[in-house]
Amino acid sequence: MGIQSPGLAFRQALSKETPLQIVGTINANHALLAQRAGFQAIYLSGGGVAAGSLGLPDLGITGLDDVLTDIRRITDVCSLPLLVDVDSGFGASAFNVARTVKSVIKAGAAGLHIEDQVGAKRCGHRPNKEIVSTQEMVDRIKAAVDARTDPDFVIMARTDALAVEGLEAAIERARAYIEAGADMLFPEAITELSMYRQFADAVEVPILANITEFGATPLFTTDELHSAHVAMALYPLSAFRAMNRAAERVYNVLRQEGTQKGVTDIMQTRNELYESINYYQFEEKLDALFASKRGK
Ligand SMILES: C[C@](O)(C(=O)O)[C@H](CC(=O)O)C(=O)O
Ligand SMILES: [Mg+2]
Repeated sequence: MGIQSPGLAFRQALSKETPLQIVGTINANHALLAQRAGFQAIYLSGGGVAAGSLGLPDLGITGLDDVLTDIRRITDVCSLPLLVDVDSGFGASAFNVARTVKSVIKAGAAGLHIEDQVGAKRCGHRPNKEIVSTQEMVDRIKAAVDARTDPDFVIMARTDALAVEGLEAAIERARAYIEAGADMLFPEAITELSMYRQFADAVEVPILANITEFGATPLFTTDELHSAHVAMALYPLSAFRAMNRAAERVYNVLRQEGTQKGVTDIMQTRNELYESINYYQFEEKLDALFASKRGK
């Protein structure tokens, strides 16, 4: 950990931008691209680890180690504070949640969100979600807060209750989760802008809006979210979806036309890639360090 903890960096970013745009970075390369684009905080999506790293659906199949590997790769090269999706905590007991929190902090993340779905979870924007009792989720949060080795590390409670129990019940749950010690709230699969305001009025903590494409939530703009008292705007898989479409196009064109000439315009150039991963700086260092070996 540097002079300032990632958790503190996340909280500082939050105080500088409203809503704070948090962008999903599927891997270390994308984290560097997001940093270049000027984002102040980044995100590791659970659905992204499942689909991107493992080629699996977002159904609670991934494990803690899968997520830790991706966190470490990102935090090793990118200094932006990273918010991590830990699904329902990777295990039913308080000890499982504690282990998840400690490991995620150690891997260099700034915060996590933990949700009230059952272990065999679903994507928040799919039908037939099942949630645990309020008490069980409160226990998860207490275990997470208690396990925190850095007081600035962010514990965010996500509730999937809106789609299952309705708005009033979801707000009641939100109150209980914040009472249990959660620092921030992620009301999932929100369908109307005004609902964010209702959550924000009910709990005095920062609210996150998940602006994910092709789901239950309209693509509200940052201005709209600002007017609804939203503190954070999350774009978990936007670049991932675009990247997949581009890859698909390149594969199809190569296969059909026998050449990539028709799609080089959608490719990042060699120079651009090298700029984004600091290739030239590494090369300069290499030249300086090993000059003697080449007789310079
Ligand atoms: C935020 C989310 O939990 C994720 O894993 O990125 C997903 C995003 C998505 O599937 O679009 C979710 O909202 O459940
Ligand atoms: Mg998820």
